[in-house]
Amino acid sequence: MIPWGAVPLLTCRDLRFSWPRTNATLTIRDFQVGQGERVFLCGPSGSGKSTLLGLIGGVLQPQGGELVVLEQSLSVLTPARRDRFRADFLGFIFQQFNLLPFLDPVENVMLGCAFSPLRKVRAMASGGTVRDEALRLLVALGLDARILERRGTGQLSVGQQQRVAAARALIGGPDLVLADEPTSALDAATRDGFLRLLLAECARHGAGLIFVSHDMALASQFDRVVALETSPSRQMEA
Ligand SMILES: Nc1ncnc2c1ncn2[C@@H]1O[C@H](COP(=O)(O)OP(=O)(O)OP(=O)(O)O)[C@@H](O)[C@H]1O
Repeated sequence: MIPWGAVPLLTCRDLRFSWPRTNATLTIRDFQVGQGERVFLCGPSGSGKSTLLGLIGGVLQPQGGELVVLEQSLSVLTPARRDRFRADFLGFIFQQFNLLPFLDPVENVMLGCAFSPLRKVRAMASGGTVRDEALRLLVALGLDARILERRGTGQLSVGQQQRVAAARALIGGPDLVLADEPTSALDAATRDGFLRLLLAECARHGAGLIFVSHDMALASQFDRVVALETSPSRQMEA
């Protein structure tokens, strides 16, 4: 049951995915996320957490089942429309950040709007200009002005790069943020500060959040914990 409003943000039913040349199948029988809901997704290494985020993000195509985001079935979209849908409504924070090291932090954050006029409009509604909103987010996520003036994002520490990656995912108020182990490289104090700010920014926009982590110390800060399991037959189930 979804206590977060009549229309679920995300519905996965009988979702099936196998990587080529492997006998492991990810099976998601019934997984829903409500609008604005914060879900902590955990499970053993190899249980399929990153794969599930790839499916929800439309980067991977399931071999069966139903995947609906904001009442839109992803399987009926052409690849180009799926890319557009992702750019408009989803924000990704990748494990490896995927930042462009030769751009400065503000330019990296602005990239979050580069493929979506809708996100640009939303960013301007919040910040005045896309650049101002990028700056606001970076400051809200705890980066100070001296760091922002440095040229290459590649010169930043891991924790600082993580904040830039989060700001890029959040700019333009995506409806669903997908975060793949974003705190795994951070020390405990930096991790706690980062999570507090990430949750606050998601709440500010009413964004739902699926946060993948092995760190169960963080689980209590979420509305719900979902664990993927790896059974002896290498079926991965939610
Ligand atoms: N590109 C790929 N090609 C083939 N198999 C893959 C690929 N990526 C992942 N897999 C396989 O899919 C299964 C699930 O991997 P996935 O990365 O989704 O797990 P995970 O739960 O996110 O793991 P971790 O916690 O270690 O990040 C594993 O058996 C993995 O070997």
